[in-house]
Amino acid sequence: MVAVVPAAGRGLRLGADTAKALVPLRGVTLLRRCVDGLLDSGVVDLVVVVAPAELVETARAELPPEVVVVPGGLERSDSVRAGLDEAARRAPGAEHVLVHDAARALTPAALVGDVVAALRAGAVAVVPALPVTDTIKAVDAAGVVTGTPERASLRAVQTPQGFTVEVLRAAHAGALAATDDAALVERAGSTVHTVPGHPLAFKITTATDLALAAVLLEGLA
Ligand SMILES: Nc1ccn([C@@H]2O[C@H](COP(=O)(O)OP(=O)(O)OP(=O)(O)O)[C@@H](O)[C@H]2O)c(=O)n1
Ligand SMILES: C[C@](O)(CO)[C@H](O)COP(=O)(O)O
Repeated sequence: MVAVVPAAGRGLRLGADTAKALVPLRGVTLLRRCVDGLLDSGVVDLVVVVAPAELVETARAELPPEVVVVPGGLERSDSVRAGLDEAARRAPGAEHVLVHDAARALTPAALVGDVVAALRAGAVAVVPALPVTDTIKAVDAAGVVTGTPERASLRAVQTPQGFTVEVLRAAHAGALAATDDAALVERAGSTVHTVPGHPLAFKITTATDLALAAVLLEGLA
């Protein structure tokens, strides 16, 4: 199983002085934690990390030698495409691929196994998903509420997201930028299945998230 790790974002909402993937969390970078989670799952054979172009060597030095690091692009989908191209070169016969945000650094290895199991059971696209616990409002440009979607059918999706290589590459071919791979696959007409997500797979986006992750790690130790 091949995993592509988009890690080329700037982390503007976090506001650290380096790219978010290379920010340390209790002494270990988010990127290293994410890659260790994938390798610890026991179901991933090849990891392709997509890093900011000027930080490829820095990222490489952070990671086990068997992990491949390539430069990313301006948008997340550009980075995913760069990772998929490299994965195709390294593992031309691979049937499935995982895409996993470096920013989801505390993702339990068991969740990786759950996504892979769903792929092996025949799904062409799988996302971990959690029920939404807040009421969600739709608003207009002025911030005025225009509707309240019924919560029971809403899910917050996470990564790793799993796909057949064929379906994900076709969805990315010529697609507009999208932050979510599964959204591209949906638009291309394929069925996306869910498996239960995990609270620890949350995305570290803001300084509050990073502080929360540090506290959670202490609790888990
Ligand atoms: N051009 C990009 C943008 C994002 N990502 C990656 O996609 C994942 C999810 O993105 P997000 O958490 O939104 O990261 P950033 O784009 O870095 O955040 P921000 O929008 O705050 O700058 C991250 O692991 C990020 O490194 C990427 O590889 N290439
Ligand atoms: C792929 C993703 O992590 C699923 O939740 C998410 O769409 C990436 O988020 P971003 O913050 O919009 O880049």
